[in-house]
Amino acid sequence: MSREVILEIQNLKKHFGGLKAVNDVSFKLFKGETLALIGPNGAGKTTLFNTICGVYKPTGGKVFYEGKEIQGLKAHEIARIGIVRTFQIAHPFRDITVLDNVVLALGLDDYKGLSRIFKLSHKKKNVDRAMELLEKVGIREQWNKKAGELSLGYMKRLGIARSLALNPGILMLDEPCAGLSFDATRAFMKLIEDLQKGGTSIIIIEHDMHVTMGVSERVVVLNYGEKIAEGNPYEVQRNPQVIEAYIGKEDESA
Ligand SMILES: Nc1ncnc2c1ncn2[C@@H]1O[C@H](COP(=O)(O)OP(=O)(O)OP(=O)(O)O)[C@@H](O)[C@H]1O
Repeated sequence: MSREVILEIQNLKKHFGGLKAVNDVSFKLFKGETLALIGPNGAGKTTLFNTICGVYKPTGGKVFYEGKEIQGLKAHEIARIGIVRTFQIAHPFRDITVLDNVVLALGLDDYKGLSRIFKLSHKKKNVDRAMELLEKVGIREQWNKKAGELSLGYMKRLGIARSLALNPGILMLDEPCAGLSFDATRAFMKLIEDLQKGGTSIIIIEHDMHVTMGVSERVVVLNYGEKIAEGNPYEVQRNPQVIEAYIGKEDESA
């Protein structure tokens, strides 16, 4: 059975002057799949994320979301159509409650300009939905705490709840486990698995190989802006070009 493609990247390029930060990268993301983007430092992962999300205008190439060309759209337009990067709204408002942070994000879902965004609407429908999302990410009990009082792990969960409030077709996670303890990382991996079971399509950048290999179905490897490998985690880990790319980088920094 062929799987439905939700995102297709075709020969995407982002150059900064002479620096080819992303060069001719192509890959597909299937509906409900978790795809990891890995590569040594400076490989172009963040630039690729930013180019997909509309933070950067591509130098060339195409991005199709559900079959429609979206390259060149602005970041908020891309978020609105369903590609949500946690980082874009992950920084919660620290002085308001966890619940209010999610209620605010629910307001973003029917984006109608800035005046609407900052209007908290405690309609029962919104509160119920916000509580549901907090439950989903495992921080329901913290609903009445100020966001600024949360641990880093819980703060990241709040970021996911706020992203989910936008009903994303694709969730883009940029190093979600960075800075988390061993236990919090394990718990976060479980959360990603739960999202997968719920059918969320995910692209993840993560330096922790244990996380990458544990949660992703497929891996795309970048090096110097180019895709050097793509496959399941088992194949990619054993790919000589991938091993070389990582070892080569270690040598450079030695
Ligand atoms: N705004 C920018 N202007 C100029 N060069 C940039 C810009 N952003 C990134 N670069 C360069 O593009 C290349 C790719 O950087 P990028 O941050 O995308 O890599 P990365 O794989 O995310 O790295 P890391 O794992 O260290 O976060 C690097 O050489 C970087 O210095």
